[in-house]
Amino acid sequence: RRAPSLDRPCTIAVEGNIGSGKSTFLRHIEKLGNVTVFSEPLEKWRNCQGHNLLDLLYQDPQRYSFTFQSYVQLTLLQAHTQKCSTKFRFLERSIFSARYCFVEKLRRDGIMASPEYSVIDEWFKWIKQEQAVGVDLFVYLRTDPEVVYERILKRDRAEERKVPFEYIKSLHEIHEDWLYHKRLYECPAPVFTIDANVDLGMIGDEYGRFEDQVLKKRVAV
Ligand SMILES: Cc1cc2cn([C@H]3C[C@H](O)[C@@H](CO)O3)c(=O)nc2[nH]1
Repeated sequence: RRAPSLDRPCTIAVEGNIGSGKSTFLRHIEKLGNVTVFSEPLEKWRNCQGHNLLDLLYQDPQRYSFTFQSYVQLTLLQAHTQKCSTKFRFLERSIFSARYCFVEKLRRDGIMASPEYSVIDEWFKWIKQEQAVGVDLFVYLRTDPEVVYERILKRDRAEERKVPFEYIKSLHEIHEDWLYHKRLYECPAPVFTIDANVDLGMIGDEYGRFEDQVLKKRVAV
């Protein structure tokens, strides 16, 4: 376990399906103080020089998934490399889930064309090699597709109204393969899994387990 060193804060990436409770988890963590939280830059994705790329993605995935994922990769690179003065830094998702979960899914379904996939992958490989995008721990908010699908419908984000259950289910499988079964691509850091199926109001003691076993220990280290 790498202790937080001065050159880069201890970086914890919170991963999970759409609607798995990442923002709720991060709001809870933020209350602890002395941590920096980088939430998903949704507002950037909704307004890139006036274009709502998230809406375009769901309106016409074939045409815009490369555009969207290419901008996601830039905005996450910005988050990973942004200066921060606290010992701990939490990211909502990471450049790794961008490539290994979302881009993977779009490629598998033939939504992203092969030449586009290759260009994104070449960017990803260079960034991983040349930039300080290291993650020291993944927190995997593990859920069932049915549970998160209900939450997505309830949350009712305009752009996500047309997301089919099938999409959520296969994103779930990819997260499982990558972070739980560890049989899809490299998993570049240890994974702390939280059962995020529980009602988000009740998830407190799951967070408590995380704080005891991770945050306190790291402070000790
Ligand atoms: C890293 C990464 C995050 C991310 C989010 N999304 C979508 C899923 C949700 O509908 C919305 C906010 O997470 O953006 C995506 O399509 N590709 C992504 N890649």
